Amino acid sequence: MVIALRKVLISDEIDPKCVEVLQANGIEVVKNTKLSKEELLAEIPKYDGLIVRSATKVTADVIQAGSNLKIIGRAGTGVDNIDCKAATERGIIVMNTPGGNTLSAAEHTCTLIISLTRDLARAAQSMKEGRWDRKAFMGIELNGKTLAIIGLGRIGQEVALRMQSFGMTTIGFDPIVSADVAAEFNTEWLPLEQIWQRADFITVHTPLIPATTNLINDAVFAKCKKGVRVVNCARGGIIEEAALLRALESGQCGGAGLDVFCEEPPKDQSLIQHPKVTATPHLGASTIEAQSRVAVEIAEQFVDLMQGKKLFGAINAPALTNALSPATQPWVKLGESLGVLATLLAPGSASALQLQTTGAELAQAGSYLSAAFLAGYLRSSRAEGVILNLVNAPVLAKEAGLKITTSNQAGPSPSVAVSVTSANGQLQLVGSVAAGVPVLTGVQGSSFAVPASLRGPVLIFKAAPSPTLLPAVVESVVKNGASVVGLSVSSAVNSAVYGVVNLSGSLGNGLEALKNVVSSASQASL
Ligand SMILES: NC(=O)c1ccc[n+]([C@@H]2O[C@H](COP(=O)([O-])OP(=O)(O)OC[C@H]3O[C@@H](n4cnc5c(N)ncnc54)[C@H](O)[C@@H]3O)[C@@H](O)[C@H]2O)c1
Ligand SMILES: O=C(O)[C@H](O)COP(=O)(O)O
Repeated sequence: MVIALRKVLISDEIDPKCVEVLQANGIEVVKNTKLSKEELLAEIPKYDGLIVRSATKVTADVIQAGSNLKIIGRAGTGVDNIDCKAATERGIIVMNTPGGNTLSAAEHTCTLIISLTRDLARAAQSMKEGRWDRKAFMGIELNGKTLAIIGLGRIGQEVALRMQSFGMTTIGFDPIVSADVAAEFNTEWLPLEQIWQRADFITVHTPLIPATTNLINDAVFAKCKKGVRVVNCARGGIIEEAALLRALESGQCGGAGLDVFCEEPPKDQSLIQHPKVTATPHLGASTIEAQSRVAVEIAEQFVDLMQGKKLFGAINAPALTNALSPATQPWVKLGESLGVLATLLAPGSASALQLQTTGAELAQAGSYLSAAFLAGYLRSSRAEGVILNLVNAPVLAKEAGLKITTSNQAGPSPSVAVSVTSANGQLQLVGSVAAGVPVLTGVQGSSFAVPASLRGPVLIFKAAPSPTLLPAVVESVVKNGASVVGLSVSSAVNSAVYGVVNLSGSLGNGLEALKNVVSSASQASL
């Protein structure tokens, strides 16, 4: 899958280094951070790539309108402003810059935790208003307090390490990070139910997904120590805003540091105006260092992908990870061609699909070869305007109820065998790559002495072996205005041979005429 990126739109405020890196690599860049939704919909068809932060909402209609879009880049971490499902179904890669703003977000979280202990924002404001009110601002120490960290990923870990230097005990929960890993950064892993009653402070560092939406709600606040302080520097809605307001009003929550909101900018000011809330306008990643890093990283990730060097930061293209090098391209093409041939030779719905690679060279190729096979296999049934590729084929196959199993076996020369089981029986195809060209080496146990090139327009037929077969096929093809560029015939199996004719163009109606000399024939453009 070659990603040609000619023109990229940047629709959010991003460090100028992003533009510099893209332009230095021959990509035309338009930066326009003032587009309305309607303007974005009208503009987007002109672009191969889109780069955003959190302000642009890349909704399904934007993705649908982006008829040339191949990649959406998020200069930052959270991709909740991008409809990743819609992008995946359209075969569009979504990538972020994981880690580029981790330290800034962690530092901002620590700033909010610390500021809550001394009511820093209000104390500073009181001074600006000319007051000297020492009694109103009695604080607490962090030393000896327990910080609960929900989400022990990149930011959660950095927060733990920093807050331990204030003498805090860190406990936390994460469904993926194990207790052993948490212990490596001196954090006690606990199930959520055991966390709430131990925490003096709670900070959340998860993505906003169904499992984390309203994770901290009325029921959770009720289980916490009275006066627990909470920080949300992740995504609005992980701490339920209405429940937080109730807990602040009742005193169950002693203070909240909020950098993110369900609606940004928030129309409802009740939390922001609450005296126990310190709020910032989504500033976690807003440092010179973080912005410079994410801008350069997203641009370099685009360029690396375009140049076929590597794929980093993609969140929806697992099959692409090993498929970028020029050496793998003919194998990807082979997988796709085998998929197209499979639908021609075994039409109808398949109950099982298997793909087996042979040879150590292809040991890691199962995921991209199966995705490529599915892209070919689904080609005839795709919706109008959808181009199948390694990003969307596995997802669309799953949605269609198609499962493919992959395996690898030892063998001296690399090859790919696919088998399609359907109500009509089983079809087996074997292919390989010769001199950089995908070739068919066998069908149904027969083999081609001269492997058949799978490139361009091809005719594939099945016939009873006979000395007059090939002249009759060639005559029929030529009579119908096409010329024969190559011809390979397999050994006989069960009284049948398979043939592949490489054509100079389409056979058109000639296919029907050919069926007088063979038992079945189909054509495809590979
Ligand atoms: N305020 C900002 O400006 C700012 C800046 C950067 C990142 N963020 C946000 O911070 C969050 C964390 O970023 P990160 O880089 O640490 O991500 P990360 O992927 O490294 O870590 C997230 C962790 O959350 C865990 N998780 C998922 N579901 C969970 C659940 N139900 N309960 C507990 N943990 C769960 C994951 O297993 C993962 O370890 C993201 O939402 C990101 O968008 C905000
Ligand atoms: O997820 C992120 O990276 C942060 O929320 C930063 O968002 P921003 O790029 O809009 O500042």
